[in-house]
Amino acid sequence: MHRKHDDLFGAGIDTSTVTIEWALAELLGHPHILKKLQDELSSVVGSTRLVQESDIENLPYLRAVVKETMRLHPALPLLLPHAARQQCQVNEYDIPSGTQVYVNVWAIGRDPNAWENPLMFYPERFLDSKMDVRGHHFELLPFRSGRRACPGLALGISNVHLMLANLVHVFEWATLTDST
Ligand code: HEM
Repeated sequence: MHRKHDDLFGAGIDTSTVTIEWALAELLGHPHILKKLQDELSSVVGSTRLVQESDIENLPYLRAVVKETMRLHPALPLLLPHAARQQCQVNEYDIPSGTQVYVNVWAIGRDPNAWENPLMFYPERFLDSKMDVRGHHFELLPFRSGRRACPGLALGISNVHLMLANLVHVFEWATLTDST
């Protein structure tokens, strides 16, 4: 039982914190995006309270910032390794039974065939798009897809939304070089 708890905490905490850290790093590197997010939070949440889970559905720019972070900086860039249970073919590649297989979602998130200006941090690309991170869109698979997708997806994504929103809403953020 302890082992299971360790696995759950390990799987849930590191993945969420690393995603929030990358989001903050990107926001600090793109002050106009940080400002746009702060403006959304001010207008939807106001200045007298913390962000609540029920606010998230009214914060499309926040959700777009999180998707864009997960596209460029997936917490598990190669997902977890799996083994082919039987011999199969993927495109022109023969995969023998027992082969250990990785999915490089880091590279997929930066593939110029799938994304316009792939290296640009540009949350707006998700504003008029139905693309989500739940495994239906193979260009964006931070939680994998199908039967072995992350079982903590719903908790993970709401943790990231809520913590990032409150960190941005409550604190002033600046880099060390900003203050020198
Ligand atoms: C931003 C947050 C999270 C991200 C990006 C994430 C991503 C992933 C990914 C990519 C996998 C591997 C799927 C595979 O390749 O087989 C995985 C597995 C897993 N995740 Fe998450 N996860 C997050 C949060 C959580 C949370 C909050 C929990 C639990 C409370 C959790 C529990 C697990 C467990 C138990 C597995 C292993 C499932 C298995 O053995 O098939 N994750 N996660």
